[in-house]
Amino acid sequence: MPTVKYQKGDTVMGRWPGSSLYYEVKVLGFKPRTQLYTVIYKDGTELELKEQDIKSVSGFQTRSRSRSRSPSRRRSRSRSPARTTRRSSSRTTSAPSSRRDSKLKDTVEVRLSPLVSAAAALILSDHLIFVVVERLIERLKDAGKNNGRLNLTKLTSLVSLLCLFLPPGAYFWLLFLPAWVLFVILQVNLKDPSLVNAPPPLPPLDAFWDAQALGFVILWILFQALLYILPVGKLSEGMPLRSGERLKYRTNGFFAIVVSAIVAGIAVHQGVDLTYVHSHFLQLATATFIISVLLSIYLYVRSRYASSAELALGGNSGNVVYDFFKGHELNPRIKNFDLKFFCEMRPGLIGWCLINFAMALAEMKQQNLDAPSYAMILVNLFQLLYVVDGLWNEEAILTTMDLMHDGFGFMLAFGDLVWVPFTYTLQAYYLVSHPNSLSLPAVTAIVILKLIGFYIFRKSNSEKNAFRRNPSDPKLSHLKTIPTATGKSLLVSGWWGVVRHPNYLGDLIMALAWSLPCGFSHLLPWYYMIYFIILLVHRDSRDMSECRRKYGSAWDEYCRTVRYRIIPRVY
Ligand SMILES: NC(=O)C1=CN([C@@H]2O[C@H](COP(=O)(O)OP(=O)(O)OC[C@H]3O[C@@H](n4cnc5c(N)ncnc54)[C@H](OP(=O)(O)O)[C@@H]3O)[C@@H](O)[C@H]2O)C=CC1
Ligand SMILES: CC(C)=CCC[C@@H](C)[C@H]1CC=C2C3=C(CC[C@@]21C)[C@@]1(C)CC[C@H](O)C(C)(C)[C@@H]1CC3
Repeated sequence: MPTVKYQKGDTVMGRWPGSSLYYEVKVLGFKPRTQLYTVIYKDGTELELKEQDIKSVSGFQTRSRSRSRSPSRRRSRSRSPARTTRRSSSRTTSAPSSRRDSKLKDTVEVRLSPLVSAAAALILSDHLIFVVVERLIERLKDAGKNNGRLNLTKLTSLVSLLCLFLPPGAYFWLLFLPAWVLFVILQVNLKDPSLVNAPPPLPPLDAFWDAQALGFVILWILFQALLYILPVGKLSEGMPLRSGERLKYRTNGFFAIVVSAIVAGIAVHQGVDLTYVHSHFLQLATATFIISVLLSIYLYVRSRYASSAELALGGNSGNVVYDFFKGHELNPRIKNFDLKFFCEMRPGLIGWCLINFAMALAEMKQQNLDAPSYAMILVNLFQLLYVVDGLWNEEAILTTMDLMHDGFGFMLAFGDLVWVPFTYTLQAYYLVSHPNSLSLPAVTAIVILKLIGFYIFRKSNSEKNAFRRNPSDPKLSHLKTIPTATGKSLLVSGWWGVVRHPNYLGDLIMALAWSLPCGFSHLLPWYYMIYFIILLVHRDSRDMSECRRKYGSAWDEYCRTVRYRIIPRVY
């Protein structure tokens, strides 16, 4: 038998695949056939490593100190295993501590899967190309180290240069997302709109611009900001940050929508013509887009001056475009004014309802109706319920991925301010000029579907939120849980025992109920449903990787117990 350097039970330093980071691992065994060691990280993650990726604990520190000063080495030193281990003993036992590491882990998984799924992952995962290039650079460095024949500096520069011409997903999304909004806005005005049609001819440039529209958008955002800062409503605590600190948020969203509704009602009563929103939709969207870009630039610049404790784990690649897109600072605030929370919950979300209302008025005007159609009423009420519920339970947003983990950059700024109000309103916009009559039984069936979706969505979100806020809440004592090495537990019964994302299931059922009133003549009103499936499947896989990284074997156990992700027995 060939000599095996490390024995079962040995504690050694294992390299995290694709990176130059080493963590303390325990050897579980060696497979002579593949010449790989099976090791387990402190968070329970099991991996197979080559002998060259393992070092003894004693020899490790001397060698790591003599590392080169290249940026990647600098990065690896600042997050050295020693530091990670020290940090983990105080708070968590998780081994690889950064988001970047989880990206690397994803990359390894993608490499092992067939080409087709890699391509699908490429479309869905905006950071993938970036990570692949990073890995390639690491590989080339390793290759150079091993045979000494490659000129590493030249190769590294070559690949970095290639990176400029093979832009990461962020470049694509930066251009695609605004272009898509423009495409659907232009489509919805056509007599026969279609998602698969070639884009209609672009209107002249001056058709995009209207100073008054910009003025209205600015007024709207300022009005919402004013409502947000008023000392009305509860001050809620966010989840603990890495520093242990908990930020406070003014959760008065319900108050804000009620005041906004009263003001809109008074304005209409006073003769303000809200159908302006319908006739100037493109100009309003352009104005909001400009504001979202300016905001993103501000966010990017200020993130350069933020301390490392204030940064999100992603969005710090060093690539300006990628970081601008992903967002770097976790909770950018001006004094107590939380920009991410405000943008996610106020101008866009409440604006969505205002636009829907304006579309109902536009429908009555355009089709000479005394009251909006059933279809328009359903779309308005369903989406109003969704938004009002979100604002009523505003505190629950503090335990979602966006608030807890994601940096605030162009993706969310654009998503919150432009994407939500100008694409989530397409069903109402569509109905203005594409009437769809509904029978009473059809109305009843759609209402029942919406209520089922809403029930699943609300109950599951509230269950998780209550559990995360107080795991020993007596109302939840009947639920089964799995402890994890981080000290947090995972629910394995109740809603979170049915599928791994019951809240997504409820949300998808509701999305179906929003599209049905528009009928089947065109694909455009089904756009939200299609987009939402892609968004939630992507979010689910992002969350899976993140939770596997955080919870290790406990997460695997959860996945073994709860086998389906979103739809029981299907997916
Ligand atoms: N309309 C729209 O455009 C959109 C709506 N949404 C909706 O927003 C809501 C929030 O979604 P999102 O932020 O994506 O994700 P979730 O609210 O589902 O949050 C996921 C987190 O929940 C925790 N978790 C996962 N499984 C368990 C478990 N078994 N027990 C306890 N905690 C668990 C984990 O965080 P940890 O363990 O760290 O607490 C995980 O990271 C959803 O209802 C979604 O449908 C989302 C996106 C867009
Ligand atoms: C394509 C693109 C630009 C994506 C950005 C995604 C954002 C539009 C969404 C990410 C998570 C969101 C949530 C809501 C709105 C859409 C965004 C911002 C949400 C506020 C809608 C109302 C719900 O009740 C909610 C509070 C649960 C929800 C939270 C997540």
